[in-house]
Amino acid sequence: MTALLEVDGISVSFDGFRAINNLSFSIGAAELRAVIGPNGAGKTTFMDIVTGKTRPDSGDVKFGESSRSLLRMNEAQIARAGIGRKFQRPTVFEDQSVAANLTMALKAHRGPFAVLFWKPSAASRAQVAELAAEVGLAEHIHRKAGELSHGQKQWLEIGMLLASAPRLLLVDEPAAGMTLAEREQTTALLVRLAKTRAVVVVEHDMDFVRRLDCKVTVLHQGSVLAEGSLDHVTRNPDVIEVYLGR
Ligand SMILES: Nc1ncnc2c1ncn2[C@@H]1O[C@H](COP(=O)(O)OP(=O)(O)OP(=O)(O)O)[C@@H](O)[C@H]1O
Repeated sequence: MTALLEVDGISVSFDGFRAINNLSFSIGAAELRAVIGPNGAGKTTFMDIVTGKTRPDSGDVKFGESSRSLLRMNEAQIARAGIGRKFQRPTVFEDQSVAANLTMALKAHRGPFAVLFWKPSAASRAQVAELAAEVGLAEHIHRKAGELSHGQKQWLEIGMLLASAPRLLLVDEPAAGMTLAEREQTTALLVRLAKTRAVVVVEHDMDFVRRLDCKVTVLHQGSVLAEGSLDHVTRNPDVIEVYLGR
């Protein structure tokens, strides 16, 4: 499997505290990966580094076939290069319809001039319908985003991210606050999305991670403690000690 993202020996300290400590791992081009670890393990900092929000003190992060270093790019350039990030809380425009939210995301992807000269076309309407269908909101396309359930809002935001056709999607605790049925649909959505792109899910909920049925990377003190199937990592005595046995 060729790597799409390669994190190569990165470290970062905040006021002398090493939040990320010589962290290395890679993600394949069409792979679903769960990243777990106790509080303070470095999961958020890892995502901040990949998206350009935080600069590591050392190491490199390479992306794509040509192994471009993300460290020479700013946040906007990294997003344009194909990395999308879904934060924990949904940030959709509540007063706007599902279709309008998705349309805005498509416009934003096309850049400032597209926003100025945008005219709704049959092609863009078809694209919006396709995005809505992809995230399971086809029947809700004309509803206001504010009327959607928490889970549906999360899916809408994923749809908005998909408008910019990311090759890597970083998703922070998608299951938080969802009903069981929503969790099941979210699992199916993430599994489906990872067939054609890389999806990295940071998650605390072990039941949810089990349902994802994918390779798991366990972080601890800013490094990889264990990697493999959930069964494999949860049998690891180090993992049991630092994380699961607490
Ligand atoms: N900007 C910052 N300034 C100072 N310390 C920071 C900063 N960002 C993160 N840290 C520290 O770095 C460590 C790693 O934090 P991080 O948020 O990446 O962990 P996490 O695995 O995402 O934890 P959680 O599961 O609680 O979200 C923590 O000890 C945190 O307090």
